[in-house]
Amino acid sequence: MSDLLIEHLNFDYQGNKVIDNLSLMIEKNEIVCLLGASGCGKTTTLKAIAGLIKPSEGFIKISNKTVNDKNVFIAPEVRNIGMMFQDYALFPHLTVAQNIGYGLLSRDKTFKRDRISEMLHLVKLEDLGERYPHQLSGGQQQRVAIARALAYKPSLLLLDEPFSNIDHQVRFQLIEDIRRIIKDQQVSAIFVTHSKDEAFAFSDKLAIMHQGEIIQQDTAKMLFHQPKAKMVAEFLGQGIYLDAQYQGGQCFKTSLGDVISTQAVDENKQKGSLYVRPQYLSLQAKSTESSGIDDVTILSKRFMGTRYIYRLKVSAQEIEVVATDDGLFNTGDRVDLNILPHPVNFFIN
Ligand SMILES: Nc1ncnc2c1ncn2[C@@H]1O[C@H](COP(=O)(O)OP(=O)(O)OP(=O)(O)O)[C@@H](O)[C@H]1O
Repeated sequence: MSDLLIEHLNFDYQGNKVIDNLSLMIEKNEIVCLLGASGCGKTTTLKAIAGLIKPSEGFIKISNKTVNDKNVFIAPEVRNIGMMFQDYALFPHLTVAQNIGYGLLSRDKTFKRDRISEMLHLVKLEDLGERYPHQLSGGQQQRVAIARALAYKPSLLLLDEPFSNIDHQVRFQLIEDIRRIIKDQQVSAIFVTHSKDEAFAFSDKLAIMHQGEIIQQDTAKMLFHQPKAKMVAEFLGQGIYLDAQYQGGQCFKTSLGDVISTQAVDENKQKGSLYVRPQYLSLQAKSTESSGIDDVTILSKRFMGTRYIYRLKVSAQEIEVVATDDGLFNTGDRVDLNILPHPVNFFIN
């Protein structure tokens, strides 16, 4: 069963299309990340879900309740949505406990007291209930924000760049903690970020967004192994394109030699290009009998303590490849590049 269903959503700002026939589904207790370049429409999508803007067209259902359709527009305050943003947005004149209890104003005193203490325990801030927001660290403020967003048991949680103001050193611990808290409370969540690392650490699935559309929604592993579009493959990490011809079985012929796929291939796709990621490239000393016909040159080399990073030029493309030892390679060297068997990404041109 889905906790959020969006179909054919459209929205424009003064004639400028920002959401373009967007569809998205979030299963019960699932955390989905909207990932995409700046300006692709992520925040606008969250605003449409929250009811802060009115879409020109589209269907939105939250936990079995239609909140947007042709003749339906449910007001934001009755959509039962919790929200958390990058700037914490805590009330500065209220204590931590009062901030957490803010959405429970209509509930009786005992319920409110118990729920605040339950939430303080959940976010491990039991001793800080009487402090004011300015007396907390950024990470502690975000814990209060999540406690406040969850206190009234929302059907859906919206998180817009909640970790971007948090120091890098503590960010991933906080991501792990907040993910645990959300899972513990069995709430579905939709999370917006620019950062792939945050998206991988925090969410169950990623929805890759481009120019107001969801291009593909799946687990990070599936998106890596079976991207439906070049844009998805490129967005998830660097690689080089090689012209390729399908040879039968699991084999493709490229200008750097034959490439073997470790996953099933579509035999109907014959000619196109492979997108090869750096972890599948291995550097070799130039051999006179090398089968590769593409020219590969080392542009630069960086020592990183435990590894070396070589920046390579492969015909007209550039890519960085990691090697664990110094090898014999120096800037300007021409080398061979072997492609290890891997789950290939093959696109018809
Ligand atoms: N109030 C507004 N009036 C007009 N255009 C707007 C308004 N808000 C956003 N836009 C435009 O809509 C597009 C989508 O904006 P949105 O904030 O949804 O993108 P985003 O993917 O969240 O970007 P970022 O990652 O930079 O926050 C952008 O081109 C933006 O300039």
